[in-house]
Amino acid sequence: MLTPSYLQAALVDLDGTLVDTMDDFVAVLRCMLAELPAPYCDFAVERATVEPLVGKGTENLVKSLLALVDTAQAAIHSEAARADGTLTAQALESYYRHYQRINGSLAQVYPGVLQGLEAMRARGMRLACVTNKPTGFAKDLLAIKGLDGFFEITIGGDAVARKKPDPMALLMACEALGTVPTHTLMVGDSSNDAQAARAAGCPVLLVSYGYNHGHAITTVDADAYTDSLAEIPWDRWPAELAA
Ligand SMILES: O=C(O)COP(=O)(O)O
Ligand SMILES: [Mg+2]
Repeated sequence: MLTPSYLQAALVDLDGTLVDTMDDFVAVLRCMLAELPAPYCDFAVERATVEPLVGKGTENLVKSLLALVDTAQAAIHSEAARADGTLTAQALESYYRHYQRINGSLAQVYPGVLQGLEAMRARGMRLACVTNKPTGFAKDLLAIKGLDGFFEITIGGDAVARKKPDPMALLMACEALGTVPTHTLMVGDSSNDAQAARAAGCPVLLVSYGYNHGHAITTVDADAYTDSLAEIPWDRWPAELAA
């Protein structure tokens, strides 16, 4: 049986795991689209529009939304709009500018997060935040929400050559913490986190309340699932992980 003492550290994802940032994303993307020419400025963005697009970093989010507008246009007009490099660069500049301003103002720490982090700390686990969000925004958000004190290091999507689902950021965090991947738990909300953990050799726990590109979390291969970080099922880990 895997006992809590077996785990030396946890790498914790940010968006969809610690903080519900969806309303920040929606607000920022609305401001961004408003600054772009038609048809982009006329496109209505809702939570349901954005949820499947979050998790693979900022560039992917912005480009995916522009592509969504292009596809919607193609369905209406024979001559579809096409977001070119100039428009994408303009959109990204606008996105970063508005994110800096809005970051954290509409986001909410999920229930159970504080208790979960406190429990991990009480078990002597070292903690790192490993997110695809840009490092600066991630650090600011953790500080705004009073969570920064839990983490020894924060590694964002811009700190690595390849973001999650690549294992690079997780391996970098393990090295920084001085822990081995097999004794370092990845806690996340999406297939990116699970795939990165598997590739790094980390055990993985997934939360059910996050984004996961709009799919149910139990469709993703993981070692355990939980509805709350306050209820981490320490006693239900697969025995083979303790080998
Ligand atoms: O794509 C994002 O910015 C969110 O990334 P995260 O879920 O890895 O925190
Ligand atoms: Mg996430």
